[in-house]
Amino acid sequence: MTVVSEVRDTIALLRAQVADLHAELTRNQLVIWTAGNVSARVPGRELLVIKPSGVSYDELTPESMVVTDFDGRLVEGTRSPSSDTDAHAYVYRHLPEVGGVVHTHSTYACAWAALGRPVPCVLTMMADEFGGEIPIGPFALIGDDSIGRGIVETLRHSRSRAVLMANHGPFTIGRDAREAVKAAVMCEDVCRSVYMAMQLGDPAPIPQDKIDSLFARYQNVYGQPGPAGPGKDV
Ligand SMILES: O=C(CO)[C@@H](O)[C@@H](O)COP(=O)(O)O
Repeated sequence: MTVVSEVRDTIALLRAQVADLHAELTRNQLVIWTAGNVSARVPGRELLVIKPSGVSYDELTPESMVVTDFDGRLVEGTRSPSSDTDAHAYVYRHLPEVGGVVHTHSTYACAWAALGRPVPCVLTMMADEFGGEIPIGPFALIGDDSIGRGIVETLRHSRSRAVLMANHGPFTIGRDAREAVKAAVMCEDVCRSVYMAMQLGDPAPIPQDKIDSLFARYQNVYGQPGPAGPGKDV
Protein backbone atom coordinates (compact mmCIF):
# COMPACT_ATOMS: atom_id res chain seq x y z
CA MET A 1 0.00 0.00 0.00
CA THR A 2 1.44 3.40 -0.99
CA VAL A 3 1.51 6.35 1.39
CA VAL A 4 -1.05 8.11 -0.75
CA SER A 5 -3.50 5.20 -0.65
CA GLU A 6 -3.40 5.26 3.16
CA VAL A 7 -4.68 8.83 3.13
CA ARG A 8 -6.67 8.65 -0.08
CA ASP A 9 -9.92 9.85 1.47
CA THR A 10 -8.15 12.75 3.17
CA ILE A 11 -6.45 13.75 -0.07
CA ALA A 12 -9.75 13.58 -1.95
CA LEU A 13 -11.29 15.95 0.60
CA LEU A 14 -8.30 18.31 0.44
CA ARG A 15 -8.37 18.29 -3.36
CA ALA A 16 -11.98 19.55 -3.25
CA GLN A 17 -11.26 22.11 -0.54
CA VAL A 18 -8.14 23.50 -2.25
CA ALA A 19 -9.91 23.71 -5.62
CA ASP A 20 -12.84 25.59 -4.04
CA LEU A 21 -10.49 27.94 -2.20
CA HIS A 22 -8.73 28.90 -5.41
CA ALA A 23 -12.13 30.16 -6.57
CA GLU A 24 -12.17 32.43 -3.51
CA LEU A 25 -9.01 34.15 -4.79
CA THR A 26 -10.71 35.16 -8.05
CA ARG A 27 -14.04 35.90 -6.34
CA ASN A 28 -12.27 38.32 -3.99
CA GLN A 29 -10.23 39.77 -6.87
CA LEU A 30 -6.90 38.83 -5.26
CA VAL A 31 -5.30 37.41 -8.42
CA ILE A 32 -5.26 37.90 -12.18
CA TRP A 33 -4.63 35.31 -14.92
CA THR A 34 -2.79 32.35 -13.30
CA ALA A 35 -1.11 34.23 -10.46
CA GLY A 36 -1.46 33.00 -6.90
CA ASN A 37 -1.81 29.59 -5.32
CA VAL A 38 -3.37 27.77 -2.38
CA SER A 39 -2.11 24.63 -0.67
CA ALA A 40 -3.12 22.37 2.19
CA ARG A 41 -0.96 20.12 4.32
CA VAL A 42 -1.94 16.44 4.38
CA PRO A 43 -2.09 15.88 8.16
CA GLY A 44 0.44 13.39 9.47
CA ARG A 45 2.22 13.04 6.14
CA GLU A 46 5.00 15.01 4.45
CA LEU A 47 2.60 15.69 1.61
CA LEU A 48 0.71 18.74 0.36
CA VAL A 49 -2.06 19.45 -2.13
CA ILE A 50 -1.53 22.46 -4.41
CA LYS A 51 -2.56 23.83 -7.79
CA PRO A 52 -0.67 22.95 -10.98
CA SER A 53 1.61 25.70 -12.28
CA GLY A 54 0.31 28.20 -14.83
CA VAL A 55 -3.11 26.62 -15.24
CA SER A 56 -6.15 28.87 -15.73
CA TYR A 57 -8.40 29.23 -12.71
CA ASP A 58 -11.23 28.05 -14.96
CA GLU A 59 -9.52 24.66 -15.12
CA LEU A 60 -8.82 24.27 -11.41
CA THR A 61 -10.92 21.32 -10.28
CA PRO A 62 -10.37 18.76 -7.51
CA GLU A 63 -9.00 16.40 -10.14
CA SER A 64 -6.53 18.94 -11.51
CA MET A 65 -4.91 19.60 -8.12
CA VAL A 66 -1.56 17.88 -7.59
CA VAL A 67 0.00 16.19 -4.57
CA THR A 68 3.70 16.62 -3.80
CA ASP A 69 6.06 15.64 -1.02
CA PHE A 70 7.96 18.25 1.00
CA ASP A 71 10.83 18.11 -1.50
CA GLY A 72 8.44 19.31 -4.19
CA ARG A 73 8.37 15.93 -5.95
CA LEU A 74 5.11 15.06 -7.70
CA VAL A 75 3.41 12.19 -5.88
CA GLU A 76 -0.01 12.27 -7.53
CA GLY A 77 -1.19 14.20 -10.59
CA THR A 78 -0.19 14.73 -14.18
CA ARG A 79 0.84 18.39 -14.30
CA SER A 80 3.85 20.24 -12.88
CA PRO A 81 3.12 21.63 -9.40
CA SER A 82 2.97 25.33 -8.61
CA SER A 83 6.25 27.23 -8.89
CA ASP A 84 5.78 28.11 -5.22
CA THR A 85 5.58 24.50 -4.07
CA ASP A 86 9.01 24.59 -2.42
CA ALA A 87 8.00 27.73 -0.52
CA HIS A 88 4.79 26.13 0.74
CA ALA A 89 6.63 22.92 1.65
CA TYR A 90 9.31 24.82 3.60
CA VAL A 91 6.61 26.50 5.66
CA TYR A 92 4.93 23.16 6.43
CA ARG A 93 8.27 21.59 7.33
CA HIS A 94 9.26 24.38 9.75
CA LEU A 95 5.92 25.59 11.14
CA PRO A 96 4.10 22.40 12.24
CA GLU A 97 1.01 24.30 13.34
CA VAL A 98 0.40 25.59 9.79
CA GLY A 99 -2.12 23.62 7.72
CA GLY A 100 -2.62 25.99 4.80
CA VAL A 101 -0.54 28.46 2.78
CA VAL A 102 -1.76 31.04 0.25
CA HIS A 103 0.02 33.36 -2.16
CA THR A 104 -1.66 36.17 -4.10
CA HIS A 105 -0.71 39.23 -6.11
CA SER A 106 -3.46 41.41 -4.67
CA THR A 107 -3.02 45.02 -5.69
CA TYR A 108 -2.71 46.98 -2.45
CA ALA A 109 -0.69 44.31 -0.67
CA CYS A 110 1.72 44.22 -3.63
CA ALA A 111 1.99 48.02 -3.51
CA TRP A 112 3.10 47.85 0.15
CA ALA A 113 5.45 44.96 -0.78
CA ALA A 114 7.00 47.08 -3.53
CA LEU A 115 7.66 49.83 -0.98
CA GLY A 116 9.13 47.36 1.52
CA ARG A 117 7.16 49.05 4.31
CA PRO A 118 5.27 47.12 7.00
CA VAL A 119 1.57 47.99 7.18
CA PRO A 120 1.10 49.79 10.53
CA CYS A 121 -1.57 48.50 12.91
CA VAL A 122 -4.04 51.41 12.76
CA LEU A 123 -7.31 49.45 12.42
CA THR A 124 -9.00 47.14 14.91
CA MET A 125 -9.41 44.60 12.08
CA MET A 126 -5.61 44.43 11.82
CA ALA A 127 -5.30 43.83 15.55
CA ASP A 128 -8.03 41.15 15.31
CA GLU A 129 -6.52 39.18 12.44
CA PHE A 130 -2.82 39.99 12.46
CA GLY A 131 -2.14 40.94 16.08
CA GLY A 132 -0.18 43.98 14.97
CA GLU A 133 1.52 45.24 11.83
CA ILE A 134 1.73 43.17 8.65
CA PRO A 135 5.48 42.57 8.30
CA ILE A 136 7.71 42.71 5.24
CA GLY A 137 9.71 39.62 4.32
CA PRO A 138 13.06 39.65 2.48
CA PHE A 139 13.42 39.80 -1.29
CA ALA A 140 13.65 36.24 -2.58
CA LEU A 141 13.88 34.62 -5.99
CA ILE A 142 11.22 32.21 -7.11
CA GLY A 143 11.50 28.48 -7.68
CA ASP A 144 13.32 27.17 -4.61
CA ASP A 145 12.81 27.43 -0.85
CA SER A 146 14.13 31.02 -0.64
CA ILE A 147 10.62 32.44 -0.33
CA GLY A 148 9.71 29.77 2.24
CA ARG A 149 12.76 30.66 4.32
CA GLY A 150 11.75 34.32 4.20
CA ILE A 151 8.18 33.54 5.24
CA VAL A 152 9.28 31.40 8.18
CA GLU A 153 12.00 33.76 9.44
CA THR A 154 9.49 36.61 9.36
CA LEU A 155 6.40 34.92 10.77
CA ARG A 156 8.08 32.57 13.26
CA HIS A 157 8.20 35.44 15.78
CA SER A 158 5.06 37.28 14.68
CA ARG A 159 1.36 36.84 15.40
CA SER A 160 0.61 37.91 11.85
CA ARG A 161 -0.82 35.36 9.43
CA ALA A 162 0.38 37.49 6.52
CA VAL A 163 3.81 38.55 5.29
CA LEU A 164 4.48 40.85 2.36
CA MET A 165 7.54 39.46 0.57
CA ALA A 166 9.57 42.46 -0.64
CA ASN A 167 9.01 43.41 -4.28
CA HIS A 168 6.68 40.46 -4.69
CA GLY A 169 3.47 40.15 -2.70
CA PRO A 170 1.56 38.54 0.15
CA PHE A 171 1.92 35.03 1.50
CA THR A 172 -0.48 33.98 4.24
CA ILE A 173 -0.75 31.00 6.58
CA GLY A 174 -3.47 29.40 8.65
CA ARG A 175 -4.37 26.37 10.72
CA ASP A 176 -6.03 25.20 7.53
CA ALA A 177 -6.22 26.43 3.95
CA ARG A 178 -9.52 28.28 4.52
CA GLU A 179 -7.95 30.31 7.36
CA ALA A 180 -5.00 31.17 5.11
CA VAL A 181 -7.38 32.37 2.37
CA LYS A 182 -9.27 34.46 4.94
CA ALA A 183 -5.97 36.06 5.96
CA ALA A 184 -5.24 36.86 2.30
CA VAL A 185 -8.66 38.48 1.86
CA MET A 186 -8.29 40.56 5.04
CA CYS A 187 -4.68 41.46 4.20
CA GLU A 188 -5.74 43.03 0.92
CA ASP A 189 -8.64 44.85 2.59
CA VAL A 190 -6.52 46.45 5.32
CA CYS A 191 -3.69 47.29 2.88
CA ARG A 192 -6.26 49.23 0.88
CA SER A 193 -7.86 50.93 3.90
CA VAL A 194 -4.53 52.00 5.41
CA TYR A 195 -3.38 53.32 2.04
CA MET A 196 -6.61 55.35 1.78
CA ALA A 197 -6.17 56.68 5.32
CA MET A 198 -2.64 57.80 4.47
CA GLN A 199 -3.99 59.88 1.59
CA LEU A 200 -6.12 61.78 4.14
CA GLY A 201 -3.51 62.26 6.85
CA ASP A 202 -1.48 60.38 9.46
CA PRO A 203 -3.39 57.36 10.79
CA ALA A 204 -3.22 57.02 14.56
CA PRO A 205 -1.55 53.81 15.75
CA ILE A 206 -3.44 51.63 18.23
CA PRO A 207 -1.69 51.26 21.62
CA GLN A 208 -0.04 47.83 22.05
CA ASP A 209 -2.16 46.86 25.06
CA LYS A 210 -5.32 47.52 23.03
CA ILE A 211 -3.92 45.49 20.11
CA ASP A 212 -3.27 42.60 22.48
CA SER A 213 -6.80 42.82 23.89
CA LEU A 214 -8.41 42.97 20.44
CA PHE A 215 -6.32 40.05 19.15
CA ALA A 216 -7.12 37.88 22.18
CA ARG A 217 -10.86 38.53 21.86
CA TYR A 218 -11.03 37.91 18.13
CA GLN A 219 -8.87 34.78 18.17
CA ASN A 220 -10.54 33.22 21.21
CA VAL A 221 -14.12 34.54 21.45
CA TYR A 222 -15.34 35.80 18.06
CA GLY A 223 -17.69 33.66 16.05
CA GLN A 224 -19.67 30.57 16.98
CA PRO A 225 -18.54 27.99 19.56
CA GLY A 226 -18.27 24.56 18.07
CA PRO A 227 -15.98 21.60 17.34
CA ALA A 228 -13.48 23.93 15.70
CA GLY A 229 -13.53 26.04 18.83
CA PRO A 230 -14.04 29.79 19.14
CA GLY A 231 -12.23 32.12 16.79
CA LYS A 232 -13.29 30.12 13.74
CA ASP A 233 -15.87 31.80 11.57
CA VAL A 234 -18.13 29.47 9.62
O1 LIG B 1 4.48 34.93 -8.07
C1 LIG B 1 4.66 33.86 -8.62
C2 LIG B 1 5.66 32.90 -8.11
O2 LIG B 1 5.93 33.23 -6.78
C3 LIG B 1 3.69 33.41 -9.68
O3 LIG B 1 4.28 32.86 -10.69
C4 LIG B 1 2.62 32.63 -8.91
O4 LIG B 1 1.80 33.67 -8.43
C5 LIG B 1 1.81 31.65 -9.72
O5 LIG B 1 2.63 30.59 -10.06
P1 LIG B 1 2.01 29.11 -10.24
O6 LIG B 1 0.98 29.19 -11.34
O7 LIG B 1 1.36 28.69 -8.94
O8 LIG B 1 3.21 28.26 -10.61
